[in-house]
Amino acid sequence: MKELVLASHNTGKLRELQSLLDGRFHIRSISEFTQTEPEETGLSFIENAILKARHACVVSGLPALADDSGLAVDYLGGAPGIYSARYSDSGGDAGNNRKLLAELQGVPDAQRGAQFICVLALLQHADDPLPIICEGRWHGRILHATQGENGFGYDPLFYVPEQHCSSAELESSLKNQLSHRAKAMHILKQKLVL
Ligand SMILES: O=P(O)(O)OP(=O)(O)OP(=O)(O)OC[C@H]1O[C@@H](n2cnc3c(O)ncnc32)[C@H](O)[C@@H]1O
Ligand SMILES: [Mg+2]
Repeated sequence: MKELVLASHNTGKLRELQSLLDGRFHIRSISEFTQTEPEETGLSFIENAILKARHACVVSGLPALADDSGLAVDYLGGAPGIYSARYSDSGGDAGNNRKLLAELQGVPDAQRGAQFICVLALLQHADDPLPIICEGRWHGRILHATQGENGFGYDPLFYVPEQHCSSAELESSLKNQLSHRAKAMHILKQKLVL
């Protein structure tokens, strides 16, 4: 079976990516090769996803898949976007969620639309001139308080209209059918004819 390095240090993301790949690769973890995370200096999800995958190829000598994702809030002009992980000073999920709630204080539901965005980049090797890039989006809106314990990151604040709950209240199997990451992975599987 083909080996593939998952180039992420986020355990929530890794769990979902692993489940979405459902045994089609021999998955290797980036932490087997390095604890050092590359600086995400890109100005787009695509650039950052490529940069993370390339770094993983360099340290492992294997093909690598990276995920750059984030939350784009309409009222905030698409922020935090590519800076979603680094939104608050603490940079942790709880701090990021607190800051988001503060920025949207008093904003009515009609103006709280948002989307999760996921870009996957697959590189066969460090010099791969043709990375495979796939994108997925998930539309929802930002709640007024956190709800639910599942998932990670901004999930407790992301209301999923079609399910009438937050994405942190979804079973992981349902999130893995609906999410931005699921949509990007679906496209990746088609491109790889998996
Ligand atoms: O870069 P890696 O090592 O993969 O891990 P990271 O957590 O830094 O990942 P990103 O740079 O792509 O930042 C993604 C941010 O968007 C958030 N995010 C992405 N997908 C999410 C999801 O499915 N549910 C909730 N939050 C999500 C996540 O919590 C981070 O704050
Ligand atoms: Mg990151």
